[in-house]
Amino acid sequence: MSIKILKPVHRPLLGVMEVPGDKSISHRAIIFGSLANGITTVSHFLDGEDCLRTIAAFQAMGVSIEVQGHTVTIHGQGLAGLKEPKQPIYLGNSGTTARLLIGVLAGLPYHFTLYGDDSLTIRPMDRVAIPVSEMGAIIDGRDNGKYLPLSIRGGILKSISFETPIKSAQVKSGVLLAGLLAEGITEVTERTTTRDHTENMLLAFGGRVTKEQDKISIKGKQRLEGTSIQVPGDISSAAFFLVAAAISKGSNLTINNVGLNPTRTGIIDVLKKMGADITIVEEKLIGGEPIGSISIKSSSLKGTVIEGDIIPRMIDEIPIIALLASQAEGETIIRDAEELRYKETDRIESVVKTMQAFGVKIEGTSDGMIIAGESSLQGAEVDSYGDHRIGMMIAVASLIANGPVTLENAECIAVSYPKFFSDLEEILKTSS
Ligand SMILES: O=C(O)C1=C[C@@H](OP(=O)(O)O)[C@@H](O)[C@H](O)C1
Ligand SMILES: C=C(OP(=O)(O)O)C(=O)O
Repeated sequence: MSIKILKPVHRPLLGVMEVPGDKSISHRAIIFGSLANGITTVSHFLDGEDCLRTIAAFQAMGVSIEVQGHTVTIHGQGLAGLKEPKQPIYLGNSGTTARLLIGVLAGLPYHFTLYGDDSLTIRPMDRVAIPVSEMGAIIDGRDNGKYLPLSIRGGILKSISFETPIKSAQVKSGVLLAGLLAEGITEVTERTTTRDHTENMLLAFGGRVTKEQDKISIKGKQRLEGTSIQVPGDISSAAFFLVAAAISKGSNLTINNVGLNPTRTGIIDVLKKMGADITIVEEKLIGGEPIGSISIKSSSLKGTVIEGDIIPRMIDEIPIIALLASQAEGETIIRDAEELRYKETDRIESVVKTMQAFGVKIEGTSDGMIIAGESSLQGAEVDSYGDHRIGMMIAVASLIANGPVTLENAECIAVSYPKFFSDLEEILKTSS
């Protein structure tokens, strides 16, 4: 366990930076590159622990994957290149690896065992296991197949028409991936739009997927061709710096090469609604993904209500938005975010406990939280609870706290942002 003592700096964030590659897109690049025929090159790949787990999973199935810094080369041989792994596959902390992999493995004629760390072991897997079992896979696991460890006997799948009851891109993607390996046309209907990187990337690999209103259709048994993928910077990682700049007086920060996919930009909408001084410049479209720069200056902020369809567009940003809200004028209410309870931690509980330790008046509700604004943050001894997003939120809070902050379990930040502390130090140097 690593403990970090974080001293308040009370300094502006100044200058220009980039953030590491998008986690969701990095996972999918490995998955599609492994299913495709021919070589796939992935640049600006996120070398976070979660994405490395996805690489290891496909390597365990015999796919040749080379990692050189942030460039990954996958020697895809189509489905024929995937073999039965000799050992159980370890998924670490990664919900995305687990849920997407269940969809793929369901369509392969082998037996698999999946397991994860303590956090992943208590996150629900039946949300994907149930629909892909309906398609023909045989899946069992702890507590009647709800949780890891999971055993999967994959094979011939039939298509399905599935309306997802959960606002989850992982569920949608898991079923679409099973649909890619199935006979016939699989349809997934989602009432609330979630991130669409699976759909975009399928097109980039030469596949076909269509969307009509809220129904996504995919034809099974398509042949995918290897390609080059340039991963945009992760807006979910950028969010920590955007909020740090918004709440640190005198800041003027630009983040270049960030993914601006509209299914992910809820954080920008929230910042704008709260009065942040923020400018977005969209520059290019790569692999169906818009990329651009975000500039932000500190400004006065006001509380707001965040609810409804915006929630999946910023689900991973809610911990850092809670901190933002604590610095705004007036109350902020977050609703419709019950999915927070199924993340690396129950993020309603972990955000509330953490903010309370800093002296913020905050109350958890069944599907969100109510945060009082204009809070001055006191120094505190806090724990990430092994949740990377809570760990980074604590680090940002420490910048403006009135005393030192002790962060326990800081190492989990490497799940999505291994260089977080050095990037933060670098951007603070300019103002020292
Ligand atoms: O599909 C993805 O890459 C992700 C979807 C989201 O999860 P849910 O689909 O469970 O909401 C998000 O929280 C996670 O970090 C990444
Ligand atoms: C919820 C997250 O990831 P995952 O579901 O892949 O563990 C996250 O990165 O905040």
